[in-house]
Amino acid sequence: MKIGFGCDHVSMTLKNILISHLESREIECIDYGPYTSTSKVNYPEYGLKVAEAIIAGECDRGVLVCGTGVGISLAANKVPGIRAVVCSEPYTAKLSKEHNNSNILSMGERVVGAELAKMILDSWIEAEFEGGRHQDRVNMIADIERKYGAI
Ligand SMILES: O=C(CO)[C@H](O)[C@H](O)[C@H](O)COP(=O)(O)O
Repeated sequence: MKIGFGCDHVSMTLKNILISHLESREIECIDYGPYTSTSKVNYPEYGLKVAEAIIAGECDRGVLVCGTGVGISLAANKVPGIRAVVCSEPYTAKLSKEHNNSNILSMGERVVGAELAKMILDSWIEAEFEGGRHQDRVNMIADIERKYGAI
């Protein structure tokens, strides 16, 4: 499994901790930036980079971090086919994969501590989409994208 990472200028510390955590589990990570937190960046740019990398098949899933996890996930969710979820605890992260087939996990560096963030990430990485009735509902989300000409 290959995981793409993105963040903004307030959340590089957590992004780097999460990359190291997955790499210690021998999971391949691609960092889409930013690579320095010395100047301010705009979170939509990095949400978009990771979202497009998933759609292009460069990575299987994405992890985004900003101050709250909200802005960067909102940006990623504008890309058709992306289902980005903001999570602050492991239960929602797990269910978001099992039931909603989330393909981006987003967290807030100003919201969750590093150890909790690692637990949230692990529960999401280990979860698998259950398909069946859940696939029907995920298809309905794609129908909404189709209705508004996004796909
Ligand atoms: O959480 C975020 C967006 O939902 C962002 O990380 C920050 O809150 C915000 O954009 C930080 O920007 P600032 O110019 O450093 O205040």
